[in-house]
Amino acid sequence: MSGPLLEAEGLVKRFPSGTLAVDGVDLTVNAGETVGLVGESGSGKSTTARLVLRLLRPDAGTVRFAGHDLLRLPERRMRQLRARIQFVPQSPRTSLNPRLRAGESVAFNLRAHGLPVSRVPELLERVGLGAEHAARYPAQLSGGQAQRVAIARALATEPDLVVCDEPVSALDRSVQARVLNLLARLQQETGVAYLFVSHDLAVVEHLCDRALVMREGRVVERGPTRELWRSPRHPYTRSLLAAVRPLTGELP
Ligand SMILES: Nc1ncnc2c1ncn2[C@@H]1O[C@H](COP(=O)(O)OP(=O)(O)OP(=O)(O)O)[C@@H](O)[C@H]1O
Repeated sequence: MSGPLLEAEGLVKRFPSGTLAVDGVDLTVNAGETVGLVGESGSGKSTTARLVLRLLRPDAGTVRFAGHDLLRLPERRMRQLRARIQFVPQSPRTSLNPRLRAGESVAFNLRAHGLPVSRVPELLERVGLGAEHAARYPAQLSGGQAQRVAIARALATEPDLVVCDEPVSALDRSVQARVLNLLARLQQETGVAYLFVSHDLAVVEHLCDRALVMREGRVVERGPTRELWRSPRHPYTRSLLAAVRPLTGELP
């Protein structure tokens, strides 16, 4: 495959309420890299993530994934491709089915893509969970454990890209660092790419190769994370950086 893994161009989304949530966003994610999408609440990050996942239809723009025009792909082909683009949402409490035990949630995704459910214990083990966790319902897990289940579920299909929408923002600061370490380790092991949505610049700095800064539906600045952080050009990026809260715990 040549070119980026994910390539979105000119994405526009206006909600029926009239809100122009995304206003001409271009973004690329290459195989194996982590791209951060940062900005304040309401800047259009989640909407952009949902557009590239084809959970929402844009009013304009294109999304290409692994050479496929995602927005024109028939539903049946899209279902197959979904194994290669997975999603880790913000709150594991609401994203995991409350009636499925942890192991069943992972099995559900394996089954949906015709993969053997015998892999469940190994997948849970890879995210640091044992047999005792597999039998628990989401309500019986800590926030960090539940997010690990959501990560195991996403990685079950051996995706090329995982879109993570604020995957640690609902967790305590010390638990955040452990989950970020886990995501970084899994990337080293599998070569998966992440599109990582976060309002938290400290988190993005530690995890992302490149970052895009969004404001009011537009990308106002983009570049390698280190450079952006060292010499932000846009006043908005500077103001976001001035408000950074340091992470605690051992980081990747
Ligand atoms: N389903 C929807 N219907 C109407 N407006 C929406 C919908 N989803 C998002 N919006 C609006 O679109 C804008 C962008 O929202 P979005 O959730 O993409 O921003 P965000 O940067 O991800 O913010 P947050 O971090 O708070 O989730 C906001 O003004 C929001 O109120």
